[in-house]
Amino acid sequence: MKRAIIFGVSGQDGAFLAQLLLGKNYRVIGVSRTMRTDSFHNLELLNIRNKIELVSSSIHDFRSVFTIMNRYKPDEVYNLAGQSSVARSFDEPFETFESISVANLNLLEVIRILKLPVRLYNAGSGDCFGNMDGQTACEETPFRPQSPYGVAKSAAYFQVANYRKAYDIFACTGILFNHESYLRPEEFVTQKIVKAACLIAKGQADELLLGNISIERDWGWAPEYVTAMWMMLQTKKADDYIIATGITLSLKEFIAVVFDYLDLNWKKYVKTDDQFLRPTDIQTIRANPGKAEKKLNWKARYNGYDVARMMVDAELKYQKK
Ligand SMILES: C[C@H]1O[C@H](OP(=O)(O)OP(=O)(O)OC[C@H]2O[C@@H](n3cnc4c(=O)[nH]c(N)nc43)[C@H](O)[C@@H]2O)[C@@H](O)[C@@H](O)C1=O
Repeated sequence: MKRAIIFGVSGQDGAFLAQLLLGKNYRVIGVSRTMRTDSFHNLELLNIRNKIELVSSSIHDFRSVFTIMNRYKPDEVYNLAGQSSVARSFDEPFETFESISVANLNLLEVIRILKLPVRLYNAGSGDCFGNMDGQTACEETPFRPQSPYGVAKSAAYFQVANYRKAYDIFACTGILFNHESYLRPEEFVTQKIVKAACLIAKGQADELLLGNISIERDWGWAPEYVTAMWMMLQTKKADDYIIATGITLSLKEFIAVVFDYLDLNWKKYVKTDDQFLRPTDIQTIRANPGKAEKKLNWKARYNGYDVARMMVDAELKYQKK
């Protein structure tokens, strides 16, 4: 039986990945910063909490990472931990850098020192590219990050590339663009829109306040993206891959699909409020996932339009319970 450790098991991606690996008969060790019962809501929703060995550890504590890796000696390690909100990274730059870059370095150092024959997945981000003036990002496009989050993710990406080359460690970075689902917290714009629109449809709310709604993103469906993470670790040679749908839509379009699906006119309810603007923001993101399609045989089935409707379906089902 293969052993996998997932750092950050309680988040959206951690939960979907744990579900995927359990389905492939892995022994799954899930690491979370806190063992508070309410932290495992996602695992409970997927009905897998009791199938995972849960361990408490802070990934930016070297000793703690060392102990866990030495105890379980996993075949695969997925680093999905760390502060994941771009907006919050402007208010918490230190926490963002430590939980992403320092934590990633801890893992790489532990693997190097213990000489573990492990395969490592590092959660990278399309946010690293910054604004690209209409260009489409591929794996060769240089990073020009514009947020503390993008800077931290870029550092982690280069750490992985450096350790792969210098010490022959099997380590991959998945450069994932926005990926959403019903497990997304409302801190992210898609879930904020879906939850508010469903409340408006039920007559329980009458407005939705947002920041910059002219931005454009490539939104995919998270359960598909965790499959790509696993696929990266099954290849012969470690490499980095962009994971995206290849289809970009504006936030206005996303809002319109959600509201239309609920028979509502979004223009009546959506208002903008400066408190949700960021010091710097990425206007348009376009991604080319061609390498993942060619080398991993991975291709997104759902695009942002589908994601909007699937999130509404899930929210309506969930609200009824
Ligand atoms: C690839 C990357 O993808 C995600 O980062 P993100 O793109 O910043 O995601 P978001 O949902 O917070 O914002 C999307 C856009 O929507 C705009 N926006 C308008 N009004 C609101 C608003 O009210 N709330 C929020 N959150 N955003 C708003 C906001 O200004 C931004 O332009 C993370 O998964 C991250 O971990 C990651 O790696």
